[in-house]
Amino acid sequence: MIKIDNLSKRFNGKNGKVTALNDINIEMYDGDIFGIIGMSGAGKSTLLRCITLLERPDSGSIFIDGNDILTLNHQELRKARRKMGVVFQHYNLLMQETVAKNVAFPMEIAGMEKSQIKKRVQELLILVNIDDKADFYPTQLSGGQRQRVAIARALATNPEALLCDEPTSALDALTTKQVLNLLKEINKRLNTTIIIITHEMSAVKAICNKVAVINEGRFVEMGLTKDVFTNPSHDVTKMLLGMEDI
Ligand SMILES: Nc1ncnc2c1ncn2[C@@H]1O[C@H](COP(=O)(O)OP(=O)(O)OP(=O)(O)O)[C@@H](O)[C@H]1O
Repeated sequence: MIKIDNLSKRFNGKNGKVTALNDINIEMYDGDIFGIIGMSGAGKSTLLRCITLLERPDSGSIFIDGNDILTLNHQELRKARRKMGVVFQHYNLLMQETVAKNVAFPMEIAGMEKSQIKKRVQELLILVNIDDKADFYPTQLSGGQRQRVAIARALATNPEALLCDEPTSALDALTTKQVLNLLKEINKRLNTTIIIITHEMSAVKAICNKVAVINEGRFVEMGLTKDVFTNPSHDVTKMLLGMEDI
């Protein structure tokens, strides 16, 4: 379970301080597929970067299975990071390395044994249905195939949560559907909590059981996707759903 309490983050902008996150509170349970939606600049990426500890918040707590990851020392932090897999819009693969090597990479960093890595790479490539391309390089793959590799890599250390930043925004409609189906399948089979930041409402509708709407660094609406989407209460949600003009 991921629980965030009173999280705030400010940046030094050109014209003074920018509040990117303002007293964020949320609980995400094991097995949830949580969509985080909001207009451009609302704070979505900053939130994800704080959860993955790529960004240090100014205040607040992020509990993963009861432990506040913001209070961990360097070594504990490295371990905690392995509990979270991250999937990016542009895949972020090592272009000079094969598919198998890309997936093996986080396990090598974690110091796993070579034979174990080889076995796990094979399992993961089968899971994401790209085992026939183990020796290919990313440049030889389509966008959807690259994202499958990125998902396999993100799952390498058996994370409890998969955090996806616009995972399908660079893909066409059919490939988007396939990648979303894969994420849903992973969630079902491994009970991995999935957090998806997206501007694609159709993606949220397709796989997220819950959704939170962020605006100017604050959550303005949150709940079951079916409830929020059928009966949105905040103007921003209505705007995002195309019910109101911007
Ligand atoms: N490193 C930074 N320095 C200064 N300001 C920043 C920095 N990162 C983010 N911000 C500001 O924080 C606010 C939230 O940005 P963030 O990238 O989290 O929004 P977002 O919802 O992900 O937007 P988008 O959908 O356009 O990617 C914005 O006003 C942004 O300009």
